[in-house]
Amino acid sequence: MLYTPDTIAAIATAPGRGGVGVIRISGRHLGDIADKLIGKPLTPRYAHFARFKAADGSVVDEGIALYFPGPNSFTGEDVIELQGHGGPIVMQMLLARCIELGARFAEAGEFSKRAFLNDKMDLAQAEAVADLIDAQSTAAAKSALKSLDGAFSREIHVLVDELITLRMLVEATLDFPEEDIDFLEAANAHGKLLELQSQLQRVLGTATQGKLLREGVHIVLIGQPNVGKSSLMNALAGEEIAIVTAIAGTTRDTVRELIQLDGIPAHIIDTAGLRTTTDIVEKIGIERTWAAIAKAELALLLIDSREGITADDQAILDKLPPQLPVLRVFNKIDLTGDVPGIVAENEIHVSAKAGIGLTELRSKLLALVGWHGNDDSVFIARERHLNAIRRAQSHLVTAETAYLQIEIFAEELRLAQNALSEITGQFTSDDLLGVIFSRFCIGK
Ligand SMILES: Nc1nc2c(c(=O)[nH]1)N(C=O)[C@@H](CNc1ccc(C(=O)N[C@@H](CCC(=O)O)C(=O)O)cc1)CN2
Ligand SMILES: Nc1nc2c(ncn2[C@@H]2O[C@H](COP(=O)(O)OP(=O)(O)OP(=O)(O)O)[C@@H](O)[C@H]2O)c(=O)[nH]1
Repeated sequence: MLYTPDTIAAIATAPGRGGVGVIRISGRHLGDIADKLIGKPLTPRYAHFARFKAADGSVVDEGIALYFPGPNSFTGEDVIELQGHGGPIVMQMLLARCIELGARFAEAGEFSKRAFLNDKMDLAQAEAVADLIDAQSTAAAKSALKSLDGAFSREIHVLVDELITLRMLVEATLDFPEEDIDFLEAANAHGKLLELQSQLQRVLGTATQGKLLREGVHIVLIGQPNVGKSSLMNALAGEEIAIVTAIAGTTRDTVRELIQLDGIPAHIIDTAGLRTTTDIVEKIGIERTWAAIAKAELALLLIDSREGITADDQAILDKLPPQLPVLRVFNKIDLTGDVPGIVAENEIHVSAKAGIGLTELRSKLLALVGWHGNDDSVFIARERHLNAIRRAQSHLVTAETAYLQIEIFAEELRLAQNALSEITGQFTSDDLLGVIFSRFCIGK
């Protein structure tokens, strides 16, 4: 084992009151702690009813104790779990007793980090544990489970193996420079490179879907006062979140709501209507609207169907960031009798109040954010993973252009392999590991 750790302990269950609370302890030799805490040796993987003892022999709590000797445990080290009564004070007392017996407070993500360092799981799997806990929809949880089960890692392993095969071929030719090109041609190195590129593209596609499931999208509702932004927000959310009145300028601050679109967490942001105003509160609201626009991945510009796109709407459109996709939503068609649904590439007719055209709107939103539908094959992924795949892709592009300069070709293949290996953590710096695990919760 590369890693010689001290003993760590943490409350593994959520803070607050619960029927049962769990404390997890992980380290190398937990026999001593078990003796002092429970007063008897623990049979591996056996549920013991036990009284957890304080130093003076009094009882801190009673509960169930489990012992998983390393390496057959979650962390790969010896693990003891204490299942006590799930009150915050009892849990704190029990944890304090573990600390008194020589454990220290675990840092965020430290159990998972140890599982990674002890080869119980790779980095993508450890991240999937955190993503499973943080999942905001059933679809996100299911795809986190896929990654946890190794679906993503296996894809990466296949690609890395193929890269290694290609590298061996290319590096072999470095030893026989006279025959190099012919040799590579005969071995179809170029064809293999193209094949790798198309596989990378496919994995990037799936990972992009996984990132959408994990991180969701930010959709901002903008437009003139009184066009129905708050009504649309409420209609999408299925409840009255934002205040709706006939008074222009009702929404003065940004209002956020998390809704599900086919399992994609969508943060819908209702904003103050954009107009010139002297009202100081409304002015601040409008500034916040622009700040929300800057962070959004998609904007819905609401328009009153009776008026169509006005000069004021055009002025808003002109000020939007050029790369931001904008869907023009013509609202209040119950008053005009316009046909509901998509009318042009970036235009849709709805009535927020009457609930017309909303199904079409939801599908359109999903298409605009790049969601291809949940076919159960999507594994959870993060920006870190997409970034690694893109870097691997760009090394393969350089490799392809440098095909006849074999040293460069070989080097680019090596760099592509390293980039992919960052995903599973076979090639990852300690700093990066620190950043990744520190974002986990305590006790995980
Ligand atoms: N009580 C408890 N429940 C829990 C966890 C835990 O740590 N403790 N988990 C924490 O996330 C999750 C389950 N994950 C786990 C993963 C591996 C092992 C484990 O003991 N693995 C051994 C033995 C495997 C086997 O018997 O097949 C090993 O990998 O060698 C335990 C829990 C969810 N439920
Ligand atoms: N007939 C009809 N009325 C609507 C529709 N959508 C919204 N309204 C009405 O239009 C008025 C303004 O709606 P809001 O949702 O508050 O509009 P807003 O754009 O959020 O307004 P501000 O808060 O001023 O920015 C309310 O009286 C709504 O009931 C619709 O589809 N049809």
